[in-house]
Amino acid sequence: MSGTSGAPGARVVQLRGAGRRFGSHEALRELDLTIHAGERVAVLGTSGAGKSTLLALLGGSLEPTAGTVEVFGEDLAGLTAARRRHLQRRIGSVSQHLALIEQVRVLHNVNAGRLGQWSTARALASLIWPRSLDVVRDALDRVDLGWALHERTERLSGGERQRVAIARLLVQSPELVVADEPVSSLDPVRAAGILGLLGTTSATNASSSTASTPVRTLVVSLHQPALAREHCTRVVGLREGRIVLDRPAAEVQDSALHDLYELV
Ligand SMILES: Nc1ncnc2c1ncn2[C@@H]1O[C@H](COP(=O)(O)OP(=O)(O)OP(=O)(O)O)[C@@H](O)[C@H]1O
Repeated sequence: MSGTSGAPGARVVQLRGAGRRFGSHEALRELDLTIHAGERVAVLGTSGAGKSTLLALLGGSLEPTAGTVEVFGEDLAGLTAARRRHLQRRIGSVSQHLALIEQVRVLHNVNAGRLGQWSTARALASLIWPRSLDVVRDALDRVDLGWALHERTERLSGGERQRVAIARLLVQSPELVVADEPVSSLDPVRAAGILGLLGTTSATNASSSTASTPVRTLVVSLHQPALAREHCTRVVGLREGRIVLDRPAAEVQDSALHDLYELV
């Protein structure tokens, strides 16, 4: 298959019987899940339920040990290197570890969001003569870090670093955002603002979007159900590696959340 567009309503993610095992431990089992373009899906569940593992499967950093994971119509297993690079440009991931280079200035970490779009020569040259500083500055402004452009990344707080990773994602402007607890270190007001940014409708520019413009799809793991209900359109709840809740966010009752987090 040559892949699908991110046009509104198109199928972006398709898991069929997907599972992931670590040794004898089954972190995810028999997941069937379809996500369409424009959905904002919150993944909830207790610690160890499998949220990060699911997001790693969607972002392509981990392969399933059972079943299949398709993103934009392509089975992530067995892609050629070129197809994988092409697909990775459309997927923006933020992991819990953030994957920032600590010793360089913030602007270089943000610019790293564009590496997939640049040639190696251009990327290397950018380390000496940073390119597109206006784009970087704009992304940093949007996460309230405009002042940090020339700061060394290692000097920033945990929450500031988390926002640098979000700015890197904003310059990449991917169609699918896969974000693993992207607001865990942020105060409630900042957390709400960042989730609003991640869920911005268009993968390019909301003001210039048309029916054929790819819409952004968001899959985000959270530990705050209130944020999920406020900023997402759908809630998927995991328990011991299985999907036990899958509903429109507006229909998720407190009792369902209570059941999800109840310790067994
Ligand atoms: N690389 C790994 N090797 C072995 N076991 C792993 C590995 N990654 C995850 N696991 C196990 O898989 C299960 C699911 O882990 P995962 O990190 O996906 O949970 P989570 O819901 O994201 O938890 P948290 O909310 O604490 O981040 C856990 O039992 C975890 O110990």
